[in-house]
Amino acid sequence: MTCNNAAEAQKGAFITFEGGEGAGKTTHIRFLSQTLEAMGREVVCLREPGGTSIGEQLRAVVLDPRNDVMADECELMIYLAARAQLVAQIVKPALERGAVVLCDRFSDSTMAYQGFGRGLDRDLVRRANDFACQGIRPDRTILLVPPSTRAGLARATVEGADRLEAAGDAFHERVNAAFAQMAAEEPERMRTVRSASKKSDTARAVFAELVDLFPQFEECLTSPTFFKSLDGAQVVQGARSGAMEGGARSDATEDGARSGMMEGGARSDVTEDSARSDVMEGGIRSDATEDSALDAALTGASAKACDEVPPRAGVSTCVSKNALAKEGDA
Ligand SMILES: Nc1ncnc2c1ncn2[C@@H]1O[C@H](COP(=O)(O)OP(=O)(O)O)[C@@H](O)[C@H]1O
Ligand SMILES: Cc1cn([C@H]2C[C@H](O)[C@@H](COP(=O)(O)OP(=O)(O)O)O2)c(=O)[nH]c1=O
Repeated sequence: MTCNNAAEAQKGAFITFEGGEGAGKTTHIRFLSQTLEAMGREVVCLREPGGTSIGEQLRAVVLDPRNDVMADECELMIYLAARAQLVAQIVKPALERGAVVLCDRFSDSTMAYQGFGRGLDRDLVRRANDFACQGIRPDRTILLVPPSTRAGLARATVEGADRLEAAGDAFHERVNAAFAQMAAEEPERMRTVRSASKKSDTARAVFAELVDLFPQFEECLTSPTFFKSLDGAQVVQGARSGAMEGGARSDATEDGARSGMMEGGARSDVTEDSARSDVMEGGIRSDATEDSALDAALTGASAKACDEVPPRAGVSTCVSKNALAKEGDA
């Protein structure tokens, strides 16, 4: 299999992943980012809320189960504040550089969770979202749909629930129904992919929804083996979710543990590990092994995409080498 590694001027692309709890967003963002990097693209992986130092601090507050008195209006403002910072500090500059920005949740989550889930005025949510996004809109949004709301929640809460995960089945049913409605209203941008089947099938469907933006994916899609190794990549929830506090996940810990999105969206293997331990709150993590296993499996899959791996030096990665979006780079 061949692929085009030419270092030509690239147009930036902003791809967001949306969906209810445990839909598989983290898994598929990681696979996609490694593939794009192997093809020579600069990739910046982000998650919301978070991705900047300010955003990660806001995340810790909004997801902390101890903040159970938080008003819905306050919750909305925190998500929007984190987004405004992320867009200004990381997303805009990265797109201007020509990077592919992959974001785990964005404005659709605010409409689904705070608009439909909490029942806040949806027109106000839309306008406030537009303000926070500063004119930036996703080029494509992948809506990942878990087998059922309950199954997704079960996947996501193996180690306990953060404040949003603990909002109840009815809340999460509303959220998932909202995502489906929003995808139906905007089918060109928002593409629905079910994550009920094998991860390889889900990944293939994700790539199929992006092939018009990344024509190189045509070769992945016609390969009988490209996606297969993903099925061997197990995400060990316990290893990823970090320290527990009385059955509830510490979101600060979970932040560092799961996404590996460093402050400013940048990370390296070394800083990532220290970042993970920095955010620990009384727990010992063992996700390094699990993450390496996942990375190895995914890298194997990505490597098959291109005869000319590894990617050219200097190409950043959200998984291990992203040296781009350090604090203040904007
Ligand atoms: N088809 C699938 N695609 C992605 N993840 C899946 C799939 N089937 C099962 N899973 C599992 O679902 C769990 C949640 O995945 P994750 O990527 O963390 O979701 P999210 O980031 O949306 O919460 C993981 O344990 C993952 O292994
Ligand atoms: C971005 C965003 C997230 N959320 C919620 C969804 C999640 O429950 C939580 C983010 O936590 P996270 O653990 O990242 O969830 P997931 O792994 O399922 O993506 O915040 C909102 O309610 N509004 C928003 O605007």
